[in-house]
Parts: sequence; structure tokens; C-alpha cells
Amino acid sequence: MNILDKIVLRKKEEVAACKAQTSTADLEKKAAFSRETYSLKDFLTHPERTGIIAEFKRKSPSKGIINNQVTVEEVTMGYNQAGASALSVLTDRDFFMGHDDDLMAARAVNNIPILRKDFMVDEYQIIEAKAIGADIILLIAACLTKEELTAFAKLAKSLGLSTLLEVHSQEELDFSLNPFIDVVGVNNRNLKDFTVSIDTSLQLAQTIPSEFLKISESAIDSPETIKILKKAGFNGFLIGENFMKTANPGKAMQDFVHQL
Ligand SMILES: O=C(O)c1ccccc1NCC(=O)[C@H](O)[C@H](O)COP(=O)(O)O
Repeated sequence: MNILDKIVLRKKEEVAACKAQTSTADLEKKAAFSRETYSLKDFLTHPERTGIIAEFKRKSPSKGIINNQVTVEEVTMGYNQAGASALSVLTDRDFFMGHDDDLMAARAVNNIPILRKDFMVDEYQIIEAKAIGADIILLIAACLTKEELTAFAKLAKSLGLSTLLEVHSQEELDFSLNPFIDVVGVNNRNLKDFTVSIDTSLQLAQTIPSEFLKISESAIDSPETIKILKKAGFNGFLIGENFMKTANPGKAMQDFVHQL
């Protein structure tokens, strides 16, 4: 079984356990559920923001521990000050050492959009995302059917959340677009075998319909790569490891941005 299938299998068990503990009616009573959300599209195109979606990621299946010596507050505030258009916070525990508490902590100290970076397999998680203070959900085409992608994005829209659709191939792009999607992300990492190539973004750039903003995700490790991706038409760039592997990820992003 590949890693993505393992993650999805475990996620379905986790969600079933959460549902047994906390109802959606209880989630809807949380204070964050009623807050006004920030729009990913607005912040990606804001002239004073960089287009970078900066990720808080302690660990990953491909790299193991990246950094577990920093706090979510210091890192996300550093990213915000360095001009992030949005924050991405991993909430998956078993494979990424994330937690819902990390997102809530980031929410408490930041006023820019936050992506709940997790593997969405059930509508319950979308309601939960709103209840913990997220503004954006991620839908990974490789894990979902066309019907699920439409239903999940439609629910997100009805809650005021932005949807980032993630694809890795032309085939995924062809079946997964729907009118409720806000932004299309091309993941340069093959989540089944961990190989990475920026060419994935460059190849798909032209075939993403122009009504969608587009972002490139993963393995972005230099300002030169951003310049190439911008030329290819990308509006946003999801970066995790390149910043998180340093002792001060916020400062690393600031230095990176100065070279753009
Ligand atoms: O990063 C992994 O190893 C991974 C493995 C399996 C599923 C998802 C995975 N990563 C999620 C991501 O796409 C990245 O965290 C994100 O795009 C940032 O990538 P990077 O800048 O390379 O840390």
C-alpha cells in the first residue's frame, strides 16, 4: 500500500472516532465557527503580500522530523510579518506530528487566512475546520471522487471557507474541477512515491483554466524557482520544509522574500 492510501485509511478511522465523541451540532457551537473568514483569493492577489503560503510542519513521511524545536506562534507570526499571503498548518497527528491545537494557536495570533492542511475524507472535517478557526480547506484529487470533490467544495463555500484543490497530473485536473473550487494547486511532490519535480507545475500551468488562481506546492527551495513559476503564471507558492528546516523559519522566509 502506498503512503497516501495508508494516510487515508488511518484518517477514516480517526474521523469515525471524532464523530463518536463530538457531534457536528457541538462543533457549530464553538466561537470560531461563527467568525468571518479571510478569503484566500483576496490575500493571494494583495499587492503587499508575497503569494507565499507558508507552512508549519514538524515532520513529514518523506523527511521524518524537520523541526520540533519551535513554537507554532513564533513561526506563524514570523511568516505573517515576512509577508505570507496565508499560513498552512498541519493538523494530522500520526504522519505529520500536527494537531488541531496548532491551528487554534496560529489563529489566536494571526489575521491572515489559515489553511487546515490535512487529508479531507468526510464532510465532518470541513465543519471541524471552521470550528477550529481555519479559512481554507485542501481537497486532494488523488484521494477523492468527483462527487466528493463537488460536495465537499460546495459545503466549504456555504460555510465561507475557501477551497484549494490539489492535483498532480492532467488526469486529476480533468476530473476534479468544479465551480465551488477557489484555487488550483499543483503539487510537485508525487504523494505515492515522494519524487519531486517543479516540471509538474510547469507542465500543468497552461491547462488550468484561467478563471482559477493557481499555486505551486512543495519542493520550492529558492527565489529563482519562484521567478520561474511566476513567469509560468502561478499566483501562489506553498512552502514548508525550506523554512521549517532552519532554527528560525520566520527569519528564513524574510531572507528568502528579500531575494524575490
Ligand atoms: O511532505 C510529505 O512527505 C508528504 C507525504 C505524503 C503526503 C503529503 C505530504 N506533504 C504534503 C505537502 O504537500 C507539503 O507539506 C507542502 O506542499 C509543502 O511542501 P514542502 O515545501 O516540500 O515542505
